[in-house]
Amino acid sequence: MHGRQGRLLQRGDLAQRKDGSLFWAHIALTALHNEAGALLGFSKITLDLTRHRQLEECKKEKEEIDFILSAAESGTWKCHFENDQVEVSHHLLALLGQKGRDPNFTLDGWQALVHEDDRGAVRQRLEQARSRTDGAPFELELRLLGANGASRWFFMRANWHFDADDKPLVFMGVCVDIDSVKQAEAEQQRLFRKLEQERLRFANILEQMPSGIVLAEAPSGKLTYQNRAAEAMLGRGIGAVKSYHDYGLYQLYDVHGVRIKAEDLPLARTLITQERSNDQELSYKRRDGSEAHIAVTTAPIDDDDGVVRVAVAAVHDVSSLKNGGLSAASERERAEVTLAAVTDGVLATDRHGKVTSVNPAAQRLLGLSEAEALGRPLGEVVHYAESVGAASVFGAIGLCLEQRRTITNLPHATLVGRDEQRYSVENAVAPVVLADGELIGTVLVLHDVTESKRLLRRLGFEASHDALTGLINRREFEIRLLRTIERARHAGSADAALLYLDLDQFKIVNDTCGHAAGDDLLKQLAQSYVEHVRERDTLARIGGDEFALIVEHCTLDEALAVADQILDATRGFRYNCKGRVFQIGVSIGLTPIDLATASVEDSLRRADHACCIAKERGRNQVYVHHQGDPDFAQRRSDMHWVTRLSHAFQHDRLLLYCQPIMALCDASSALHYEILLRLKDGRGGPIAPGTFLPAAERYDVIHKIDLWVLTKTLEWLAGQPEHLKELEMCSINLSRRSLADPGFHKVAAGMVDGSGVPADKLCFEITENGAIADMKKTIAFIDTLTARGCRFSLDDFGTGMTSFSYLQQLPVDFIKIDGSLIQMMSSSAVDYEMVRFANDISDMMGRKTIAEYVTDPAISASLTEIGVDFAQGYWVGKPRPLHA
Ligand SMILES: Nc1nc2c(ncn2[C@@H]2O[C@H](COP(=O)(O)OP(=O)(O)OP(=O)(O)O)[C@@H](O)[C@H]2O)c(=O)[nH]1
Repeated sequence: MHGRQGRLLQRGDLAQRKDGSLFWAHIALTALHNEAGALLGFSKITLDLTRHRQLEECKKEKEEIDFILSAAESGTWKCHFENDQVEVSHHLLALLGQKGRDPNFTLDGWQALVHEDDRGAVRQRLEQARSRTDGAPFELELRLLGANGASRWFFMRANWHFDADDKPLVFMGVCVDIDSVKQAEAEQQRLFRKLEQERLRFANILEQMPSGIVLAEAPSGKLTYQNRAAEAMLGRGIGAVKSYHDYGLYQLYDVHGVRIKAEDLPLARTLITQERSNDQELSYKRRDGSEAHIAVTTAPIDDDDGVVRVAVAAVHDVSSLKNGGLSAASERERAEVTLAAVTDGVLATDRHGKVTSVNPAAQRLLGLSEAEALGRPLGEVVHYAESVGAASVFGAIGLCLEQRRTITNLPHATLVGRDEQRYSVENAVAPVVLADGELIGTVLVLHDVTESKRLLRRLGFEASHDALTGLINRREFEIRLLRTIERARHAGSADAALLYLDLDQFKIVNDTCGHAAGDDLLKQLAQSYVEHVRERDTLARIGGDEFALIVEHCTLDEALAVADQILDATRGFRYNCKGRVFQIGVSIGLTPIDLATASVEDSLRRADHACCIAKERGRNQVYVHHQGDPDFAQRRSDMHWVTRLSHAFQHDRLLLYCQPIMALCDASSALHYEILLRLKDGRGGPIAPGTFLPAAERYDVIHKIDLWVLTKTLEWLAGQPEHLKELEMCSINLSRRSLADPGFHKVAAGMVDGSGVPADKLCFEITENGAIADMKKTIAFIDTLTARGCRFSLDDFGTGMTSFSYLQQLPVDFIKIDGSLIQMMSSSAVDYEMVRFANDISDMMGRKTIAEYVTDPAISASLTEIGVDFAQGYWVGKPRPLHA
């Protein structure tokens, strides 16, 4: 058939089978023609395309899945546990950069693709899957290693797949590349950490800030943060502040002291109006009650969207500034008050030397008001008498400006005020430099020393003069005496003399009329002396009633004449007081000042000694000291001993010795001794009393010695009870001064009474001379102590012819025959007879006798022969220390 065919219809569609089921069919209907073109019929071909269609859809689906997996950067893998093989999709290989690699791995090989840190977890999950097919899918984030060894993060999800019969088919999973997510996450973490660090840093900064920072939520006003400074300043936590209505919890006041309402506080205003506030000063009371000042600045903080969610308040403590301001003002005020009060004149100038201020003291000194001085050059305002003074002060100001230094060591100058009044001033200049170093001028200080100079002069006078008489005093006198002595040492210079004047019986005036009268007398007498003294001579009052005079350029006779004049002037002087007229005398010691004069002390001592000799010789006379003067030597020697004795008392250098007294006719050997005094000497042995007692007698030290001996002896005896039992008698010497002193009688009696030593063991030795000096008092003393049991011995008996007559009157128990008779009795018949006579007389009068100076047995034998009762002397026993 060569006919023509024409395709009429061709389509793919769902068709129904005879059994009713549907299938994908391809139906092709073709018209059949003959050669002439006539239609012969139709041909219909139906093809079942279901399988084909399914395959197509499967392919499409796979393509889609591939697309999705690729788009999702994922890949798959399948694990065949039966042979431990893993099949990896090419997508996954591509993601791992291993495109083209064999997708079949052993299980271990597959696990080797896992990052070693994640390998354990994968292995564990796979083992779980191997053992259980009913488990939940495993999901894991893990790192898979790429070709270059670099890892990428994947999300792995895997589970069993089952066939239609629910039989486990394959364990398969999908790996989604989450590396970028992970990196983003890590970056986010990093950023978050950074942010956190920033936040912490910021919080730290806020905490460290000295200003307070307070944050509030908007619009409520709830406080969400305050730093330490804010808490310290405001004194409370923020927990209770839930809205700005609670701001009233802070008791804040405005500058006028009016309490501010919660809504009107700066932070509340900002929250309400969303406007920034400028510094607003507030005050509040601290817990301790003190007032604090704060400056508050607030601002709203809006987010990116322009909505205000937070408001911040910055709080500054301005208390110190405030107080500083106040104190600066008060400092200034204080400085002004001080300047007004200081006695120094203070002028300030600008840099050009124009006066900018003048304090009241300067106004007084200059004699002008501040208004008159302001703006004028300093040189027109301040005037000095001496051009030197002016030059030094104004020169110093120039220097001060130039070198910016204070200059104080300027010479004194005489300031002349407008009224011609003169002041002695000390000047000092100082630069005025501000804190920033700017020099703005100078200050001139005028220290008025007029009064102090006058005082200095007066003090100088007082230091050298006697306030009562106006004469020069001892200090000044000694200076002048030294000059005179030094002059006298130069060969050829004229001689001079020193007169030492001591008024006689001056005490009487004091005692009778009072000290003021005595003063008055001294003044008047000094005045009368001045009249008799040449101007060139130096008269001084050197003690209470003692004067001294240096007579210059004169011979000894001329000096003596001056002394006589003074003597006459004193004799002729009368002092009337309370109706009584006093006439006094003066004793004058005169000593020449010549080449031989050693020193001030030496010449004063000589003159003083000479004066004392004048007194001793009956007062109201002149005694001239001359070289080799025996009286003077004696006096000097006495003074030496007096000084040594006073030193001995102070330094415990007096010693008690005892010398035994032996009974001659009595065989008993009762203990009997005489207490003897010794002065400890640094070099030789102890010094016997004969050396120093005469001086002690002459200068009244003996009284003290007697008391010392009595005290020490009684103390010693009282401390030796055993010795006391054996003791028959202890003799103690008493001087005539003590005998004549009723005061001593009383003291001695009291001491004996209180000593604890039996009075009958004590015998007092009194000298014949002493006893007869004041018989009545001696007898009274003997009676007083005899009544207590004490005994008495009369020492040195037989030397004076009066002895026998007095012996009768003196109620003594023993007679001590003078040693000079005893010593000679062996060789001199007269002395022997004298001793015998003394012994007989004593015997007749019922007195026992003691012979002293018994130095050998012959004397002792003679004494025994005569009938003397006791013997004392080296033959009997030498003196030895009492304490030994
Ligand atoms: N009124 C008065 N008396 C003074 C002053 N200074 C010392 N005296 C007294 O002067 C006396 C000086 O003593 P003495 O020199 O021993 O007294 P005196 O009566 O002069 O005795 P003789 O010198 O031994 O003649 C003492 O009584 C002092 O109290 C004084 O400034 N004014």
